[in-house]
Amino acid sequence: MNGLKKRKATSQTSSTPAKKKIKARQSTNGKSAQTKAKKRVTSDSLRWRKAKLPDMFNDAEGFYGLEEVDDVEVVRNSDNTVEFKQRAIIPSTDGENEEDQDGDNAQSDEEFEGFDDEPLTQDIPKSASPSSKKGDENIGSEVKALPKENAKAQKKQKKKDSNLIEDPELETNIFTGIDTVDETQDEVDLSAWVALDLSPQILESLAKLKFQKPTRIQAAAIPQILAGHDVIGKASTGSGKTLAFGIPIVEKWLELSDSSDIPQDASKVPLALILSPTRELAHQLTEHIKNLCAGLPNSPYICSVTGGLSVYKQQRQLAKADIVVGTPGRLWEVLSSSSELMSNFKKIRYLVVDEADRLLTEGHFQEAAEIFNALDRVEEDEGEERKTISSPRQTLVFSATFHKGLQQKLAGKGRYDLMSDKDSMEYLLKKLNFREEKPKFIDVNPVSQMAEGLKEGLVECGAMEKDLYLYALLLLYPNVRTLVFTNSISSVRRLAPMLQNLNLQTNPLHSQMPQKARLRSVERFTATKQGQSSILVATDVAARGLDIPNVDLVVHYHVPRAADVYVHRSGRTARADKTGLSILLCAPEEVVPTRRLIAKVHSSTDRGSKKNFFVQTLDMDRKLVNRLKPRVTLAKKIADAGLAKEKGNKEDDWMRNAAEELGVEYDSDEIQQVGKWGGRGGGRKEKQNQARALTKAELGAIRAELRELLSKRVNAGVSEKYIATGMVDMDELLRGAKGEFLGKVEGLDIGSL
Ligand SMILES: Nc1ncnc2c1ncn2[C@@H]1O[C@H](COP(=O)(O)OP(=O)(O)OP(=O)(O)O)[C@@H](O)[C@H]1O
Repeated sequence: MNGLKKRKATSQTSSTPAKKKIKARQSTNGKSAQTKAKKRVTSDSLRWRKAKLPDMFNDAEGFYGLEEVDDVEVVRNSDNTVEFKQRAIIPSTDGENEEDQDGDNAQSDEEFEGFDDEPLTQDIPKSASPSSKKGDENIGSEVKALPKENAKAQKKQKKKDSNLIEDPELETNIFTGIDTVDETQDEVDLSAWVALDLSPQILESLAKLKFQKPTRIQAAAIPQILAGHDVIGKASTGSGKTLAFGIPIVEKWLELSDSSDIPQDASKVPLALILSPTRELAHQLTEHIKNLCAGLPNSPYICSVTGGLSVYKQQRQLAKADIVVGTPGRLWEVLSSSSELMSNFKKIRYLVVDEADRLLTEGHFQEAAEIFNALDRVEEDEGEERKTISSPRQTLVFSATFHKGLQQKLAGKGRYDLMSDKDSMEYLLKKLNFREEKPKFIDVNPVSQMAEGLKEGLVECGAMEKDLYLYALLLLYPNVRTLVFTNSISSVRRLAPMLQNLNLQTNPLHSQMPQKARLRSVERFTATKQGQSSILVATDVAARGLDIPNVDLVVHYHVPRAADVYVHRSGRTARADKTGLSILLCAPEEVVPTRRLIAKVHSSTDRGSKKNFFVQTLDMDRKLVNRLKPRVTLAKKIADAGLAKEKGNKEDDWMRNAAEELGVEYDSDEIQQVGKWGGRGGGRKEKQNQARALTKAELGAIRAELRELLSKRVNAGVSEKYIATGMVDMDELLRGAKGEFLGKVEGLDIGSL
C-alpha cells in the first residue's frame, strides 16, 4: 500500500472556490472517520490543490494559480503568529471508510480534482449516470451527493476491472481507436513472436490485441532490452515503438511481481519512468501500455503525470505507481516537491525518453535536464568527488528522427558539421548517463524515415489563397479523417471556425487551449465513424507521436519549418502498415525550399545510393477553385466577426476593470478610436473593429447567403476542366455528388490507397 492516506471528504456541499482559501475544519461528525491528533504544519507543507475555476475562466488556465486546502485548522498563537493543523484521517473501524486506504474513494474531494471534463466518449446527460463525469460548475457537489452504496459498488466494480480504469481521468479514453483487447480470442498465430522469448502472459495479451507479429523495431529492440542493455531506437513513425519498450518493461514487472520483489510498502519504488514531450502523447502512451496489460491476470499501476491536471492527485498516484508516464515540466514540479518521491525515483529500473529529439530540445530541455540530474546516480564523497553509483537502471531512447539540432543544443553552442546519428548518440550518451558505455543503437529504417504506405503531394497556390485551396482540398478528399497542420495558434483559431462555417466537421487543437478542451477535441475528431468526414486543425502539438487511428490525410497548411517536423506531421497517417496521404500547401516562394526539405528527408544516409526524391504536384484547376471563393470569403467573414467579438469582449473586460480601478468612466468606442491611430497594429485593429462592427442583421444576412451557397453545388461547367486533373467520374459530377465532382488525382487518390 502506498504511504499517502487519503483524506475523507469533509463536507457534502462544495462551492466553487474563487480565491485562495482555507476551509476550517468543522467538528468531526464521527460517522465515517475518526481523526488523528492534529499535526502542526507550516503553510507550505499543507496539501494545497488548484482551485477549480468555473468554465468562464478556462482561458486563464495557469494564470490565476489559485489554490485551496481542506481539513486545516488555523491556530493563532499568543505571540500573534499563525500556525496550521492538518487533520490526518484514519479509516473508521466499521470499515465504511476502507476505500480511503488505497486512494480510490469515489466520494473524496481530490479524487475528482481536475476531472471536470464532460464524458468524452458519449453525451450522457449529467443526471443520467452516477458515474458520469460532471460539468464544471457542480462536479464536486454532485460527486459527493452520490449514495455511499453506489460509490462502493462502483469501487468494487473498478477493482475487478483492474487498474485499467483506476484513474478516472483515463477512463475517458480519448484514444478510443487504440487497439484494445479482444476477448473473442480467434486463433492468432503467434509463432513470429517466439524468437523474442516472451512470457506466456504477454503472448496471451498480444493474441488478444491481435498483434500477429512484432514490428521491425520491436523484433530488434525487445531482445536487447530484455538482455539488460541500454537502447537507442530509431524507426519510422507509426512503427510500434511504444511497445518496443513497453513489452520489456511489463515483462520485468511480471517477473518481479512473481518473485514478490516489488515492495508493497509506503515507499514504493516505481519500475519505470517514461518521458514524453506532450500531454496528449503521455496519455496515449499510458493507454497503450494499459491496453497491453489489459490481457494480463495482474497488471502494474500505470499513471500519467501531465500539466493541466491536479498536482495533488498526481502526487498521490505517483506514490503507488509502477510505471509513470509524464511530461517533464509537471513531473519536475511534482518530483521536486517531495524528497521521498525523489529518492524513490532514483531507484527506477527503466528511464525511457520517447520522441527524444524533441524532448531534449524545444523548450523541454531545461526541465528534462533537471530530471536527469535528479535521477543521476552520483554521490559526492567527502572530497567532493563525484562517483557514479552502480545501478541496474536501463536508459531507453526512442524517436523516428534524431536531428543535428539536438547535438548543437545539447552542446549549448558552436557550429557543427552535418552529423551522423552516431554523433548525436554521443551527446545523448553524455547527458543521459547511460549505464553502458555503448548503448545499442538500433535503426530499423536508415534509408527513409517515412512510412512505407505514405504518399506525398504538393499544391502550389498564392500565399493569400491558402484558405481557399485548403477548402478545395478538403472537398477533393471528402469523407475521410484529415489532420491540418499550421505553424501558429492564431491560424488554428481562425481556420477551425471558418471550416465549421463551411459545414465541415472541424475541431481545433493547440497548446493554449485548456487541457480538457484539448482532450475533447481529439475525442471528437476520433469519434466519427470511418467513411465520415472529420477534420482536426492543429499546431505541431499534435505532430509528435499521436496515434490517432485511421487518419487518411495530413495537410500542411503552413509548410513545416524543419525536416523532422515534416516527418512527424506526415507520420500521423500511414501508421501500422496502413496507407495515407500527406499534402503541402505551398506559396510560390516556398516551393523550392520545401522540395529541398522533402528531398533531404528521403535521402539515403548512404551517399552511394542517394536518389533525388521529387514530390508530386497536384495540378488543381484555378478557375474551378476560384468558384469556391464566395463561400470561403463569407465563411471567413463570419469567423472573423466571432473572433473579433471574443477578443473585443476580453479587451473590453480588461479595460472596464482597469477603468474601474482608476475610477474613470469607461467608453469602449473612445478607446477603440485610439487603436485606429495607434501606429503599429492599428491596421489590424481596424480590421478587427470592422469585423466586430458587423451588426447582428448584417451577420445574419451573411450567414443566410453562405447557407444558400452551400446548398447549391458548385457549377463546374461540364465543358471545363476539373479542380484537379485526372480521372473524373462524369456521372457523379452531373449528379452533383459532394466532393467527387472536383475530380480525382491519379496516384494520390485516397480511395486507391
Ligand atoms: N506488433 C504490432 N502489430 C500490429 N500493430 C501494432 C504492433 N505494435 C504496435 N502496433 C500498433 O501500431 C500503431 C502505432 O504504434 P506506436 O504509436 O507505438 O508507433 P510509434 O512508432 O511510436 O509512432 P510515432 O513515431 O509516430 O510516435 C499503434 O496503433 C499500435 O497499437
